[in-house]
Amino acid sequence: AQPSAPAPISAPLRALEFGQLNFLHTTDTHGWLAGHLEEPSYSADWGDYVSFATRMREKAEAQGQDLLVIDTGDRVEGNGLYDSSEPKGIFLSEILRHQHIDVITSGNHELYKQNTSEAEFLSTVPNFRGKYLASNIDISHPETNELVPLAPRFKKFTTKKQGIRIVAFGFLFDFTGNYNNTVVQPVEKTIKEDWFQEAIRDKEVDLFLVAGHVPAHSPEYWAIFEEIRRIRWDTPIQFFGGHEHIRDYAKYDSKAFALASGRFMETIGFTSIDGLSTGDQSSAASSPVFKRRYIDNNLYSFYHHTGLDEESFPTENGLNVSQLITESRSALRLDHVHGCVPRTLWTSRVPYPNPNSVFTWLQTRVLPDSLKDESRGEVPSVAILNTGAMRFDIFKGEFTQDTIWTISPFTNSFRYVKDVPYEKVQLIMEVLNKQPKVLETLESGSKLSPLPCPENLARAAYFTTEVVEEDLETQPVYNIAGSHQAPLSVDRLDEKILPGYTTKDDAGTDGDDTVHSPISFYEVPNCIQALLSADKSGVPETVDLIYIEFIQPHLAMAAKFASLDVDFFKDSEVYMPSTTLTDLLLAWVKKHWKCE
Ligand SMILES: O=c1ccn([C@@H]2O[C@H](COP(=O)(O)O)[C@@H](O)[C@H]2O)c(=O)[nH]1
Repeated sequence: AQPSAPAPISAPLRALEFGQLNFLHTTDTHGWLAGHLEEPSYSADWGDYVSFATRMREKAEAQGQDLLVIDTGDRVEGNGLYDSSEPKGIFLSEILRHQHIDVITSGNHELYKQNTSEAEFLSTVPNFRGKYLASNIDISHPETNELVPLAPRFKKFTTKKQGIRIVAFGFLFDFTGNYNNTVVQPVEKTIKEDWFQEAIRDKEVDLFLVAGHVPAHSPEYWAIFEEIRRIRWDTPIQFFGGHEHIRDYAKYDSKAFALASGRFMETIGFTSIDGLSTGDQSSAASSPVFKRRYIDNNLYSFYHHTGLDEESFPTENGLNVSQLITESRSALRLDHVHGCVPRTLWTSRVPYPNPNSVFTWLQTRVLPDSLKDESRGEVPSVAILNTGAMRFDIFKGEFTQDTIWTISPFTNSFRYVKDVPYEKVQLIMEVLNKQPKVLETLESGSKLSPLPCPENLARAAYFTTEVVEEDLETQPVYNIAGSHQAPLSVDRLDEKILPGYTTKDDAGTDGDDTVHSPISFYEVPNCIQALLSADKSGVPETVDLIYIEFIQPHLAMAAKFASLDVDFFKDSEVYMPSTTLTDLLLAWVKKHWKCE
């Protein structure tokens, strides 16, 4: 772990059940390879994970079993270790490559910008040659401009110990927000292509492995499942997914399951399968048995599951990677303090509006204090921001160079349209805050990206509907002061149960390795608005409508519903040139949250 990381807190743990074939899985790490430096539950770093994967492989192989390591994308954007360097990602790419990954795929974040996808093509794909799969992504070659596959479409391989024959694919969900140097072909179309049809007709296969940046429960995975089942009615299928930032497990049939392993290096997913046929030996079991666990990313869990300790657990490679992370953080000055946060602000752990909500803070303080374009003088305005623009909670204490990227990694700036009737703005807000279905599909047929953060959409079934009184005073219960002294060696069931993930999935409620008490999640709106007006006494007739540029296509659609005759693409102008939301936030923190 990183030198400043809090030690994990001992907790009751559920065991991992190994099988013939075992997997470790990460997804949506978004640059958090240093782990969480303020949360003991997730304080292990990528170096610890390198050691963990090695020790788990040694353990499996000593039992004659196999272990494979999977990553399903969105490795970039969301942490200083990625976003703070120039060019972005040069440190991260060097750290990432030290993990032995067997199958790796791209997420949507690898494709938002031209330089990100080109870095993927020129660095990550070669660093993981033979492992990186891109079943439905092409890229315009940076030198020849020719459209080529980002990586091989699929691969076939045989596991080392058991001789399990695997055909593996690497998909991305039907993403349409990519820059125009890449092409993401819809999954439903890709699976009709000859190469896919041939691959699933291969009779010498014991397992289909579908890795992808695709939600575990999704139409895309359902389509792949049905297509394979049309040809291979009982070959086991293991899916690995992501994108929704949640822990999830989906049962497609008794021989096909999908695991999603959360976000931001909070979770290492584990699955195992027993009862597979191996090579030409058919299995004695009538049906394979699939198991799953969501491991909290900390050393207490890692030691427990490997049966090792502080002395015997780390590998030389793992320690070197941790050291490389420390050096990279130091070169990027990620511990540099910009201000001191007076109290914790939450994205979804408190209801909105609330004094402890990030969105209330933005609405009442940051946007009114910061959005001012000198060229517009005292003209009243309304600013609209999508809640998905804020990615993480802000913990009480030091606000560092790392914090700014964890909360606001996107490089969007602001645009505005003059003289919009205030009542139309309110209608637009109503439309924007309706369920996503209203604004899902453009006339062109392409889909709009959701406005809230992905976990907010995916957790809809688990929202806390009645306000829990304690949440109004919520403090960061999992970064408890004094946790550094918590004993590591104890493993008793009467230990204090700490708040954390309590996942419900298709296999039940026993998936989390660590037994936690539940945390509340409250629904937040798709967008918030702030009225910026010198005259606080009444509502203005017309306003400048200022908005974060990410929501421009959504606004264009909403304007039609609100019968507002504005072409947002043609009639809008840049507001506060060269200023991003990240710049505004940082300037506000420096000015208002000075350390005593
Ligand atoms: O420029 C941007 C890009 C994305 N968002 C928000 O993020 C989600 C997508 O998040 P994933 O990590 O890919 O799941 C998108 O739906 C937006 O809510 C943004 O606000 N600005």
